Amino acid sequence: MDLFSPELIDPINILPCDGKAYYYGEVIEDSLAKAYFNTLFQQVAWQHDQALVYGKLIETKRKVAWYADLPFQYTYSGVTKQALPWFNTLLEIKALVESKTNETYNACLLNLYHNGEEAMAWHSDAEKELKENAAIASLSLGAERKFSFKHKQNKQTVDVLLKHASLLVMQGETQKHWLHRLAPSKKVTEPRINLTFRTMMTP
Ligand SMILES: O=C(O)CCC(=O)C(=O)O
Ligand SMILES: [Fe+2]
Repeated sequence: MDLFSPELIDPINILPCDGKAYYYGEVIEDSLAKAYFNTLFQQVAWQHDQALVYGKLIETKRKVAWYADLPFQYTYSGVTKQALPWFNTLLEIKALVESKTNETYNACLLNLYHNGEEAMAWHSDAEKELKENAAIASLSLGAERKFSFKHKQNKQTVDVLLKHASLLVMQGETQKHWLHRLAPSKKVTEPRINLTFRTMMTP
């Protein structure tokens, strides 16, 4: 069995207009995906995320880490972060995601949600450091969580359950026209790691 193609489904665009979001389903065989989860859980330099809210620095329960081809700085929610250099497991996952999506990426933002109470509010990934309309590839490991899109003008929503070992790729004008979020859920008690591979503008 090909460890990287357990399901072999054609990716499906789940957005009706104004952008493309391809859901590939499971792209990594379960035992390898679990091994990746454990390695990342232990080896990533997790830190609580910080944000400026009405001029006050707050910390989230959710943890984050940012890795990239050096040297990148990235500013979001009013706080500037410095990227760390890649390590082997991350490079392996990056290569897999690049081959699945036929794109290249030079940065990865990782999120660790300890349980369903930790989530991410409505936003779009359109910071000025990100290359406009470049693909953003999101790999999920661990607990299954609901991910939603909301159209900025007509407020239409689209939900997708992000399974363990699954891949979702946002492309084209998705960030311009749609918000997305990871919904909170009281039912989810297990942790989830999400990796979003991105393309930063070269400084
Ligand atoms: O955890 C997720 O699936 C979403 C993460 C996300 O939207 C982001 O990091 O910008
Ligand atoms: Fe996002």
